[in-house]
Amino acid sequence: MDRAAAAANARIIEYVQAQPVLRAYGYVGDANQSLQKVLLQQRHASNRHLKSTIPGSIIFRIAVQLVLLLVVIAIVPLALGAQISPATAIALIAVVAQFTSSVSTVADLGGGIRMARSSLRKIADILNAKPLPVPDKPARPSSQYEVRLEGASFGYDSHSPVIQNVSFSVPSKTTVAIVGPSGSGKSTLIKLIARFYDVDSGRIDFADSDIRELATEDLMQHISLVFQDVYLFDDTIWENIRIGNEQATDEQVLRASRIAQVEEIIRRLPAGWDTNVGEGGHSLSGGERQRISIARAILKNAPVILLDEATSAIDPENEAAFLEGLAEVTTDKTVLMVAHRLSTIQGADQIVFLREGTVTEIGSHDELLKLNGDYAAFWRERAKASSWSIT
Ligand SMILES: Nc1ncnc2c1ncn2[C@@H]1O[C@H](COP(=O)(O)OP(=O)(O)OP(=O)(O)O)[C@@H](O)[C@H]1O
Repeated sequence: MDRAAAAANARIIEYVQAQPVLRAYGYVGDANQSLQKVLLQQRHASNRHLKSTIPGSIIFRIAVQLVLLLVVIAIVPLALGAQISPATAIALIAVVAQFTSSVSTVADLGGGIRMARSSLRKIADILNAKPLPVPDKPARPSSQYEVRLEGASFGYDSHSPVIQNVSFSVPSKTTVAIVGPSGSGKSTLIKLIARFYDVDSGRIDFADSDIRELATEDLMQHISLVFQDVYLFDDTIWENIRIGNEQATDEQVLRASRIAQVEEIIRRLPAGWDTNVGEGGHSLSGGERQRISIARAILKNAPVILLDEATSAIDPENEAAFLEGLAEVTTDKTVLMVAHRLSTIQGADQIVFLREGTVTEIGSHDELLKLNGDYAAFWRERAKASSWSIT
């Protein structure tokens, strides 16, 4: 039972932490069956465990033992006074002992069930979680991979909107950089476009269809996501890259890895490609994990890239390699990126400045500098911090 619970817990934790990756690479719907199976197995194992082994309430046990003691105290004088025979006394004590033992078992079960109820409720919540609605007759994305937001608003809860009335578009094969202060909703915007959540009002169009009208598999097939917090599965580096495209040949995996500078990581590791990255990829640095994530995206070769650029995960000596891989993955693609590096921001076709979930400025780098508003102030501050000079 303990082994079953540990296995299920590990699966649940991995599944929850890996949600963005699973969605991004199309592991949705039926693909969750293995998790469902393991959850059901664990629920059955829990039930079996409750019925057989969990110890009951100590207080109740003491009370039951006291009752037995009182019965013995009452019966022994009767036997000594010859009011009942010793055989009868022993039989009575045996019957009462048997009875109290049964009562204890029932109490054990009740206590165990109470203890496990909250865990079982949590498992039931996961199993019963409502998926986002899917269309009966999904639309087909056009071959123009434009992303368009119209009056999009969203909040994680109904009281505090995080994205408010946002409208802009990312024309096919262009790059839009989203910039703004921390907490302004940049990552949330990326997640809304990947349909991790549905907007509360307004709409998001992807390749000429409302994303709610597209089949999730279809949407995800056309999007590559490169996350800030890259999650790797407890598997080898090779398999962690291959998840980008299960049909890819070994040659293609090697090519993607070369471009994303993963080969350099492999050379340093004694087990090479077979290195197990540990749960969540904890045995690799943040920069190494993000390079693996770029290799996945290159392998997937989707027409739309949503990129949440890492602020701190890449160390300076790896930055050039990261940018090279990034350039490869974004060429001729529709790109929407949360950008922090001044070079990537400046190179974008359009910059969207977000403040408290609202777009305050949209334009090219030069246009927004001329405007001398939010973006210009942001740029001056960042340029000063990184000792860049603005010309
Ligand atoms: N899963 C979530 N549940 C509830 N609130 C969330 C969740 N994710 C983000 N938020 C909140 O939504 C707001 C916007 O967060 P978001 O991560 O989109 O901002 P950001 O601009 O990307 O920030 P940063 O630059 O620091 O990464 C923040 O107030 C954040 O606390």
